Amino acid sequence: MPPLVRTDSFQDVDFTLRRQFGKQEFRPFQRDIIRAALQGNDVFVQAATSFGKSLCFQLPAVIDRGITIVISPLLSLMMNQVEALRVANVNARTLNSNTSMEERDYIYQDLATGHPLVRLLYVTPELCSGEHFRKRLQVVHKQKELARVVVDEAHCISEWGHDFRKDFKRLSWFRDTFPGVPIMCLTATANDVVRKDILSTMGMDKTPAKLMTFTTTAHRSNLHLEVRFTSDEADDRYDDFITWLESVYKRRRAGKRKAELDAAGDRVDSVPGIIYTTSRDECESLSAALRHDGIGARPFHAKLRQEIKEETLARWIANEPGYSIIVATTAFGMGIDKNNVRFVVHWRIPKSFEGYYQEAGRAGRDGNASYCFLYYSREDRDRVQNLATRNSSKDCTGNEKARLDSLAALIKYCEDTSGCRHAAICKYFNETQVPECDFACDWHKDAQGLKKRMVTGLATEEWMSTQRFDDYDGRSD
Ligand SMILES: Nc1ncnc2c1ncn2[C@@H]1O[C@H](COP(=O)(O)OP(=O)(O)OP(=O)(O)O)[C@@H](O)[C@H]1O
Repeated sequence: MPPLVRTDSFQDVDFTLRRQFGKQEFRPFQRDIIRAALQGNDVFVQAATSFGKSLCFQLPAVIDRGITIVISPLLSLMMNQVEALRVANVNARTLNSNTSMEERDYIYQDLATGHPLVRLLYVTPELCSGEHFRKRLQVVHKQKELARVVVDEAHCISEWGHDFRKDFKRLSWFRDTFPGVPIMCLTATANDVVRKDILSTMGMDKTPAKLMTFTTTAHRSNLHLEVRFTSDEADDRYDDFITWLESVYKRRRAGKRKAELDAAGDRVDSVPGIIYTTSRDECESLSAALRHDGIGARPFHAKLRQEIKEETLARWIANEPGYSIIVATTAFGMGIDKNNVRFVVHWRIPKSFEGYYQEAGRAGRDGNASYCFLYYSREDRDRVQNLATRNSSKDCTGNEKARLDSLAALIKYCEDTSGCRHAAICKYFNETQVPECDFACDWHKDAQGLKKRMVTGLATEEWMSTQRFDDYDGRSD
């Protein structure tokens, strides 16, 4: 099957950007990535959280003939993007376990025509393994209407990427079945191993001449990164957090700032944020404690009913009173595009470096200064390490080893008081350039104070060696 004949529409991209997406100009690299895609190349994009990766496949999908299949790991992410595209008048749909019968019939009929009206179809990797869906795509491809296959949050493809699901590996079917159809993979967090794994699974490494790679730094200069030290014995994270939040309210109440917030229709005592916890119980209890103290906080975890989750998300995105802070397990966040999240707090150390930075990256998507705290205790460290080791088999597989290494790197990051946090993150992602940090981390703000806080805040290793910490609640979804 010859490849699609593409429209010669490079000159249209600016017009489409303004008319369809309501944006004035491209951000750096977006135009190059879009051009590479429209030329029919395979494209690999690795760029920081909030870079604007979605536009890089959404805009070509609107311009190109045919349908673009977007494979995405999370339902909330798909719903978020489809909603935004619909507002922009783009015929975007999603097929997943929550799709109604009526919508499902519409989509399958649309595909069966071979000339679908849907421009972007968001699906899960599990759906892509199904025979029914595959047959319909073959019909579309016969008519030369399969424009592109996109994998968003592509690190999930990789066994080394920490979100691995078996059906991601089966995505190799696309290249095997439709060798001429271009593929685009996008991620914010991939090191060399993960990148190679993505390219080989998707068969993009078979035709290197057709592959264009765009890699930008993972650095987010507007994130203020801090590790806050605590211990089981002197657990002060709740008071510490409340004190910090009140100091933010106080600043917002002061003179000019209040007038600015009033003018923007923003409430002084409402600062949108996310707190990540590691268990559903803590998610519930912490949000209840905050509400009891008059702070609009809501829990978000996998065991909540779908309607409750949708309502919570919608009201939080709309900045409604009582919905300032989401207290979530890791089920929340990836791909959620709320641009004024002013803080992300990790209540306990997460399970991987990638997870930590993905989640922290939900803050400050509008480019304004935002705060990312990680509360770190050695007791939590031992709990999460025990759990990770317990979950690994005796002859640790490559994937399990990668997880343990990633956790070890995060622990090292927390306990390292000898350098810039941003530099440590870029180094973890194999970047050679040291990023500029304008007092945007605890080390740059006060290196001596940081060292002192670590010594006084953490339980000593000597004390730790006399204790056992294995009651970590790993139910994190
Ligand atoms: N050229 C542009 N001009 C203005 N806003 C833009 C532009 N491109 C993207 N945006 C906005 O930037 C925000 C972030 O974009 P997007 O959700 O695509 O980020 P991302 O790179 O996928 O990040 P993540 O990996 O964190 O999901 C969105 O609100 C989007 O509308």
